[in-house]
Amino acid sequence: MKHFINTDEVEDLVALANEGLVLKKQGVGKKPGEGKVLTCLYLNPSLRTRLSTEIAARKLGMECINLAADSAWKLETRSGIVMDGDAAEHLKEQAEVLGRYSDIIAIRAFPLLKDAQEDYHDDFITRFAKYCDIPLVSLESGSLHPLQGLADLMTIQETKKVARPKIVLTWAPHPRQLPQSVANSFSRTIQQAGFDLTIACPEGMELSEEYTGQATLVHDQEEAFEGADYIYAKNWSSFHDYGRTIQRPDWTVTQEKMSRTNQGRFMHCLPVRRNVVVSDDVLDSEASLVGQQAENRIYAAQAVLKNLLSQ
Ligand SMILES: NCCC[C@H](NC(=O)CCC(=O)O)C(=O)O
Ligand SMILES: NC(=O)OP(=O)(O)O
Repeated sequence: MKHFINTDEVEDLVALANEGLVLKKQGVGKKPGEGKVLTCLYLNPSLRTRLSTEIAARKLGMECINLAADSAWKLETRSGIVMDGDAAEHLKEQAEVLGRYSDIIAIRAFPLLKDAQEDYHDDFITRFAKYCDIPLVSLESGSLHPLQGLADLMTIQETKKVARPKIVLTWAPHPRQLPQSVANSFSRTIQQAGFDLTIACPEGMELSEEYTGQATLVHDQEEAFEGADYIYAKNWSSFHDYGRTIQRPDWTVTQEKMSRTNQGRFMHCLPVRRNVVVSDDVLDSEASLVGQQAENRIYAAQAVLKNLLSQ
């Protein structure tokens, strides 16, 4: 793989997840990143992504530089523009310079949630990739969060009790307008690895068909929970009425709903709004895998960086 922007670029995703799990058990060994630089550019806040990616890079022997976009020059991303406004630098120069300073660049750039075409096919990372010929890693783009998807796949591989568990991705309430990226990546990654997926959401909150693939779509959350081995909760804003949010407090994941599952495990990428997305008792129970998911972000990033370093 040249970049890690979309898990479709990965030839064997299950092998990459297994490589991450081996790194978790056995450590890195000889450091393949000695003398190499990873630059991470953050246009949005982060806790897990920033720390796990830096830890992964350091364990591989790399130097990791984190750059917050608001501490660099204000950037122009459009082509052919007369730059007589606030923006002092063009994406073209920024990409070239970061490319000359680094061996791998990683970028977090959330969608603006105004224009689906722009967020899904012409977002910041896609534009950046045009001007930069070194490997790029997405730390969450306009439409995907592939490192999260990979860590979530590793967490399911580590904990599953049956070969074909029932996996449910459920929409959950949230007070803000959020991207579809985590949900898109979970759906895509899980199905790419050969698992079946059920997606539960209120009517009108269906994800893009580009990412739902063969998933079974249901609008009755409690029906979806019946016999489930995994419940992955996430809020997302509407894809079809792009960026619209709805208030449905009856979709909070509760212990009562979890009791319909097959002693199902609870998953969320974090950060999570307690008693909005999921109730305290579920999050604080043995069923919760959220800490393990966050830990696996280190090994997902290690597997990805190691592969890109070997190109
Ligand atoms: N890193 C994974 C989640 C990032 C982002 N969540 C958020 O922005 C939550 C913010 C809040 O709860 O206010 C999202 O949904 O894509
Ligand atoms: N799960 C995740 O990406 O967390 P952060 O937003 O804190 O990086």
